[in-house]
Amino acid sequence: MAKTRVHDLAKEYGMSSKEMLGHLREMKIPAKSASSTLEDAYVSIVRKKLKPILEARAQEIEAQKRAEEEAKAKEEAEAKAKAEAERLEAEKRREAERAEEERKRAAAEAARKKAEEERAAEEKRAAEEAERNRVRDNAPKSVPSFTSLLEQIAQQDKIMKERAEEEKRAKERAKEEAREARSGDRRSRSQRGEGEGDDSRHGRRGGADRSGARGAAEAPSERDAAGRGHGHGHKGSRRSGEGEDRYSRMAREAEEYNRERVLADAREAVKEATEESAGRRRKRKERRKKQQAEAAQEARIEKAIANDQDLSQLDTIKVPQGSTVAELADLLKVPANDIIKRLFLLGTPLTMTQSMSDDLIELVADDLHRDVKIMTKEEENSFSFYDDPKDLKPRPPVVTVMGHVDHGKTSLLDAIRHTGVAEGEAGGITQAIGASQVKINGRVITFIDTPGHETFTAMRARGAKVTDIVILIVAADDGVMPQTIESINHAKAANVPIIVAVNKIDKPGADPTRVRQELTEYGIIPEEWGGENIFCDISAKKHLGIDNLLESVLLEADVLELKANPDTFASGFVLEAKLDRGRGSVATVLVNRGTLHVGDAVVAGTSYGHVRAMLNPKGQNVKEARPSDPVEILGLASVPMAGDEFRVFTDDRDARELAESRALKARIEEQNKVKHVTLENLFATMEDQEVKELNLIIKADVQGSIEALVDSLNKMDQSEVRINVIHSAVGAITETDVILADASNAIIIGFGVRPEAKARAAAERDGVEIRTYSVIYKAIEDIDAARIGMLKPTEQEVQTATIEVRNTFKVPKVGMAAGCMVQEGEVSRDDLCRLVRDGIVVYEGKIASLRRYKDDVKSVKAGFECGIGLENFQDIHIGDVIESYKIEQVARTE
Ligand SMILES: Nc1nc2c(ncn2[C@@H]2O[C@H](COP(=O)(O)OP(=O)(O)OP(=O)(O)O)[C@@H](O)[C@H]2O)c(=O)[nH]1
Repeated sequence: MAKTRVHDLAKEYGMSSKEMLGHLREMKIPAKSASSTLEDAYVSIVRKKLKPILEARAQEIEAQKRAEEEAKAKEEAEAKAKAEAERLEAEKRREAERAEEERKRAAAEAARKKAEEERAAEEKRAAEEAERNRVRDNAPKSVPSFTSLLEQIAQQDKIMKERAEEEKRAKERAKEEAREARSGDRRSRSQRGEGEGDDSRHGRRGGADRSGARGAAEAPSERDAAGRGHGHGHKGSRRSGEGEDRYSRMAREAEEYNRERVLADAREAVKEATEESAGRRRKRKERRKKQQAEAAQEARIEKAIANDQDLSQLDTIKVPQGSTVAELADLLKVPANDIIKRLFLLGTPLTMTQSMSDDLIELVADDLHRDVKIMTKEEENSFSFYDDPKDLKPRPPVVTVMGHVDHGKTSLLDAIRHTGVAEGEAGGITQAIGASQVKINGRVITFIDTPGHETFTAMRARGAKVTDIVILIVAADDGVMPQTIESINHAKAANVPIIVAVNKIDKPGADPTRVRQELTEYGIIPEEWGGENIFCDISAKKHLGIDNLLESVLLEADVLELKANPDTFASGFVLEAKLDRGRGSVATVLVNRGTLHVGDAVVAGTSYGHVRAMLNPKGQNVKEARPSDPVEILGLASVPMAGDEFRVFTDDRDARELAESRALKARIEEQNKVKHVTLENLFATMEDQEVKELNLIIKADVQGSIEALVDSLNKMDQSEVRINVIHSAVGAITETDVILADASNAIIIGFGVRPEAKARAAAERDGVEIRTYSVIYKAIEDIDAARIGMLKPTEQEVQTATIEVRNTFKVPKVGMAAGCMVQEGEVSRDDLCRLVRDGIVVYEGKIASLRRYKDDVKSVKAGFECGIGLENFQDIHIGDVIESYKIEQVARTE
């Protein structure tokens, strides 16, 4: 039976290992440390002795929990009340502010009206004043209003009338005088001489008089002219007076007209300013916003051009998969309520913090007329570049070999690596890095050396599109097998053309035509049969048809017109990465754009560094790598993951910032994941008590081992024990791993790696188990064993003794006791029992006391007499049979 460790027992009792060790010392049970194992017998002693402690602690915990709950409820109620009060207060404040604003607005309006009235009154007053002045001076420069004009005309009229009146009187006086003159001759002659002189004077005057008379006859028009002529008519001659009137009238009219127009314009402007100032402010704001957006867009375009990004995607908003309502609102720059409303209308009401499905994100964005692209985690970390078509140059094709197990993938890659290599050299060829290159007819082909659709699909799932052409290898003696079909599906899903290599044609049972026939069922039809797929018959073992296959690859590549821009900074994908004891982080990368140089600042996933050295597939040091070249790079500070995209940065700071922000994001996600798993566990445990969890942390030397292990784990039966890989990474086991394991009750599996000294100490301290392996199957075997060990044990009743009741007697303080004979087996004081009377069970429970004579004993064997008392049961009869038994837990083997 499995031994129990001190820390497990401590954990079971909710105490620290130290505390448990203290109890063990008290009980004189030998145990040195938290990881010491205890015999079952000791464990049962501990359980017995600690029972009251445990019960007390349980009560304590219960009480504490209750108190905490009460406190929490109280706190919540208080917080609620406080929030409500604050809300009311805020409401009140807002109300008061609104009222104050309203009051201010009304006051401002009143003030404005008053000012306007005052201004109007002032204007009126000023006009009247001006009019009065003009009338007083009788030489006004302008006539401000029609009323004053009428008044003026009336006044002029009056003046003219008075003047006409006076002239009339003067004429009559003159006539009188003439009459008087005609009456005396002498006086009349002498008076004529004077009269002539006078006449010459009067002649002018007479002229004036005549015109004055005519003026009187033409009074209305002259009056009019005089009136409008600002009363200048009385000065100088009548003609010049008339001229002055017309010009001044014209000037006045022009002045008046201009004044009116200026006033009207001003009034219009004031009106517009008061009525539409808000609108204009809005317009101005909008204009400013538009300008800002344009400037931002320009900056983005400039940055995109500097980084060779694809400009066509600039307007698309990138939304991480699983974004919450609040996050989406933030990205789309709309109020979250807008989204919540739309979701409600779509019949899927969500809260701010709930995450949205891809469909929902797209629906909502569409509704808001926004263009979004949902980014998977991998895509988020990827870059999109733009290349001018004129910069593109042909590049070698990148090929992956796929096929069913044992159909010859490895043999084919081997055969290909030996192509074009001189006989003597052949044996010396080693696979230096995770990819190889061959030259045929002066052209290069790149092969990815980790064959199989698993790698292909894993890379593709991470967004790494590295393969241009797939070679599907099918053994001619075996035909289409399950993994052949899987490979076809994966290649088709990735939209990569397939060339079929029919292998093992050297074998006697080989039937290449049958392979062609079978493949037609899956849409793979030979060119010679009118289809699109090239078929090549080969023997990987005998190196037959390999050149032809490679030439076909080049032919297919020509059709694909594979091109890339080599004259820019490099980017591509990580094919494989590992931690090398001597060289540190080593990553095999495939350049798919630009040229990678030694010394370049590179970011790959969350790793960052300068390329210290580069090795080509032959293991030679190189200074640069061009599109479709695979190289091993040294110099990254940490180990990236297979499938990570890498790129070179011209600015070192940019590179470091990106790597750091990605690492931070990854750490946050990791933490959330752990929390998530724990919550899920809790939920699952609550919902279904049958489910148990086995949490694992996997650390390995290469990513491939992690994937293989996880793959095998996924294939295990997890219906009763769920296996959670809560964290996996390439690298040594660190203290952080131990802390994580402790927090999540996990076991650490190291594959090809060892724990650091600090990690070992932490594991010892916290009782975390670290298991290290060098072969995968051993790790899988152990995990499987742990899984079975964790299965809920089956309970089994094991009968310990059959006892006959021969007598009954009363014992003080105990009650009714039975004088018995043990007939079979051995009864223990701890056993459970049932009392059987005439074949019927009348009692089932515990033994309360077991005695021989007057002594309490632990057990009594068959053939001996004993006294037995039953817990809470007195009705014992002579002839009853007591069956004692134990419940044993039996570990399942499956
Ligand atoms: N006769 C003959 N045998 C071959 C040929 N190609 C491969 N084999 C043999 O087939 C077996 C499997 O070949 P591998 O190259 O290991 O096949 P694989 O597809 O890589 O196998 P896995 O890595 O297990 O998926 C080996 O024993 C090879 O020697 C061939 O052209 N002719």
